[in-house]
Amino acid sequence: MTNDYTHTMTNIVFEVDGLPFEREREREREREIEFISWLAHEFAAIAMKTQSSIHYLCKSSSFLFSILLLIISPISTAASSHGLKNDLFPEILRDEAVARLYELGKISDADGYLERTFLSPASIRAMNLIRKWMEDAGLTTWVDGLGNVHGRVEPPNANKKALLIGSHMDTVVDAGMFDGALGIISAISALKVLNVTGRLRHLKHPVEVIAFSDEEGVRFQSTFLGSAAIAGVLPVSTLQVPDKSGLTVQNVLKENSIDTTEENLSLLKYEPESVLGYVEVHIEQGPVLESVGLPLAVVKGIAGQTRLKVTVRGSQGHAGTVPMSMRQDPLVAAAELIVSLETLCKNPQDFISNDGPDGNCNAMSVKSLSGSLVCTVGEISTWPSASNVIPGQVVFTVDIRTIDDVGREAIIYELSNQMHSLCDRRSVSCLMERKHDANAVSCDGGLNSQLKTAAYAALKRMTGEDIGDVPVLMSGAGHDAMAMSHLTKIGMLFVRCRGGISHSPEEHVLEDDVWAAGLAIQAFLETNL
Ligand SMILES: NC(=O)NC(NC(N)=O)C(=O)[O-]
Ligand SMILES: [Mn+2]
Ligand SMILES: [Mn+2]
Repeated sequence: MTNDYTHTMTNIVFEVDGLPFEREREREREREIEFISWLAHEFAAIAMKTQSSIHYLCKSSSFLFSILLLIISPISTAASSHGLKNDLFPEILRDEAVARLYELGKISDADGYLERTFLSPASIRAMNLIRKWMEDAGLTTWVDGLGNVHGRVEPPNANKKALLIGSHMDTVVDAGMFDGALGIISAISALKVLNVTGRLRHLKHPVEVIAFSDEEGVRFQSTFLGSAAIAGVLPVSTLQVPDKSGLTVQNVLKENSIDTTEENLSLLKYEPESVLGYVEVHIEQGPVLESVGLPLAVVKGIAGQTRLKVTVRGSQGHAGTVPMSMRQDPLVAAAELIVSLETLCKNPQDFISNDGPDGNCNAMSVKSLSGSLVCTVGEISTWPSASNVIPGQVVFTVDIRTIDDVGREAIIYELSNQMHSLCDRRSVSCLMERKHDANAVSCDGGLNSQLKTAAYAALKRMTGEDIGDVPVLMSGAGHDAMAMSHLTKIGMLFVRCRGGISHSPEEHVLEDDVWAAGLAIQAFLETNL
């Protein structure tokens, strides 16, 4: 029985269920035993191999050797009775993967919180580390013209169509360490397991892990820079988009010895016939998996999104001498507009008619809007930003998401109408610019059923029992998979995260869920053997 949770789009924070965290403490105890047992096995192996030289070196070695075995054997018996599941590779898919998540999570441009934006100094350090991990897994690596890090295995006699697996290495500001990173690290770890077990070269298709350079769009506000370039849908004009310091995308690439131009940008595009499909592992960034007590889900589709930049200009003046009735205050106008945006997005049905003029919506769109529309003002800045000056200008961002693209356009149309009438009434000028648009996308049913089967298999191997379900969820968060859907079919695997919290240092994934994600990707890759 498959439960369909696609109606769920909101991030209600659920009380954290203590049970999984109890299991984490149990795992801590198990890991101690595993470590002692590993140590014991290592001692035993060394002792066996060097028994003769031990014998020679310290005459009474048999006495010493038997003391050693007396110490080792009960520990190793206890450990093996603990059912050490060596064929589940916890050392690689859990312990090393978790250690790498923490290591990468410390690479930041900021002191005290995690921030890693497009080709920043921290991003360069992260790129080098990810490349090292890819090579440790037996992959051939390179960095492309948009700063994406690639790791590829080209098995002999393999089919030409490659399976792409990826996620992003950039972060938001004050980010969690799992958003993006988990998808990169679990893919590398799964390939490392195939490598250490000698199966990497027997894959039927080439497999390429891609760590994308910019999914969050924090530095340039346009997102999916890396994945859109590979999918061949990055407008060349993006190279000239400036960041807050005035540096363009092209300048930043050039600063890092990457010479990407309008002329050679198209060389980054992959040909559809060279790609089998794209798969992404990502934290859910929502509360559903935790609320149903399951670690993994597949993704049915990803909500569409638009990012706007709104500039409101008024009459800058002295806070002490301009009468209230004579002010043209852009900050108060912006505040009223932001509250109107919230009212519109909480009750779209009150504003969007089924048969309106341009931007009209059918009843389906209005219904889907009410269930999935979310709007956010995440950034606001004023000029000159002094306490005794009536601002001259205010700039703020608007992030609008819904599963219905027609509905999203209708909301933008309504917001624009409201903005212009409000600004006329307040005698301020308003400008709305579109910085980013991505239509809603559906994941491929075939890829998703393979991911679902792999997730079942992984969880059954981990727990030894049939788990209840691998749910099907909609994603309110955007992903590089949206851009990659222009190139090939896409599939996504979601991993439970504590409280559904993301874009926050409180973001957390259980170690066993990291392990489950790696095992699921390994099982998925093994269908390609
Ligand atoms: N997985 C994400 O956090 N993606 C974020 N980035 C984009 N581009 O959607 C977002 O804001 O949802
Ligand atoms: Mn994110
Ligand atoms: Mn993400």
